[in-house]
Amino acid sequence: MTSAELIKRAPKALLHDHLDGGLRPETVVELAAEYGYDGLPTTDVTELGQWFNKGAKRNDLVLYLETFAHTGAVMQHRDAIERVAYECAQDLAADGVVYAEIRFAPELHLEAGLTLDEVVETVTAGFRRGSEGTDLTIYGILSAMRQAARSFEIAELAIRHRDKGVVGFDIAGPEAGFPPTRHLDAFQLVNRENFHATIHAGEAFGLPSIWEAVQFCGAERLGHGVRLIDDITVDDDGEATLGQLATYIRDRRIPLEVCPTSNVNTGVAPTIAEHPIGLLRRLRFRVTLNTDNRLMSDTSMTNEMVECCEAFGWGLDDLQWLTVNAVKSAFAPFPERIKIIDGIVKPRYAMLKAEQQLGV
Ligand SMILES: O=c1[nH]cnc2c1ncn2[C@@H]1O[C@H](CO)[C@@H](O)[C@H]1O
Ligand SMILES: [Zn+2]
Repeated sequence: MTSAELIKRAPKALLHDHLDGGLRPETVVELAAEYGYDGLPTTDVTELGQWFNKGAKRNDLVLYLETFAHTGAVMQHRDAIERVAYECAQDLAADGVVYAEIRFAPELHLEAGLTLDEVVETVTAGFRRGSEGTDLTIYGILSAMRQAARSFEIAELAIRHRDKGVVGFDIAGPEAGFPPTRHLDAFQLVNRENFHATIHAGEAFGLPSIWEAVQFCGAERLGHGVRLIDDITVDDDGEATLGQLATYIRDRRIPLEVCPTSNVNTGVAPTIAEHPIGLLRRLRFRVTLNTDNRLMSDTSMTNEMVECCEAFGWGLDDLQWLTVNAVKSAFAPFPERIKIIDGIVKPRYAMLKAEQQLGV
């Protein structure tokens, strides 16, 4: 059994985490006071943390997304946004994360007069300050809200900030009713510019969303993607048969940014033990493990790893496999990925495995 203490020290890579879903509860309270936001349900830090988590655990993505109104409300000013980004980097580094891509939607941070470019500059500055002197490499991904109509502009914004801390483009928000092809022009721009895109698909909606994301929009990775199991049948002997889409995604090694706790919150799976990640890992899809929203889902990379080890009997080998998968699938340039895998991930897992064998 791999202990939580050992897992905490293991190197981790995180490809799917929302900046406005990862604030410290105390920061939400402090920023609300500082900027005069009086809409919080409580200003007691413990109660507020619990309130966000209760709001998340309602078995529905649209309900899950409701409480982001409060974190968005306190992230409208430069100093507030910089602080949130700084703390995000610090919290991830303290959790053993060595590589992270954190996404945010610039269009949600304009209420006090910041421009889209200023929002991006502020977040990336916070990431730089927060990761300084740590082992963490951290980048931004820009999400456009799929129910809105600014995706082309956000794709242009992301491309403008490539090589300045932004490595990709995404669409987020309610999935049902807002298919990826609604934003086809944005994805075509990203592809034309040789830039990177991931798409939230196969979370609250099924195969058509995944199919459009990959085959029409050219997504390199899938945010969640777990509804792929609708294209997989498993017989009584555990023998799996894959449909054409699942086959394609496994053959092409398309990375899945799987977020187990968030999916249990939104009702995709009743428990972690019943979550598709177990099957997807067994079938050797390119699975990565992620937090999605550390505040709302009350989680961390360490917690996701501990939960999966408990549910599926995974150990350090599995955690290393997930971590290497994630760094391989990163949007950072190839030489950087190699450096992180060979220079940090592999040697540290080797050390931890030796420690575990010795029982120290
Ligand atoms: O799991 C998710 N699925 C879809 N959208 C999400 C998820 N988590 C957060 N957001 C949405 O992304 C925005 C930018 O970060 C958040 O404000 C939230 O509305
Ligand atoms: Zn997400």
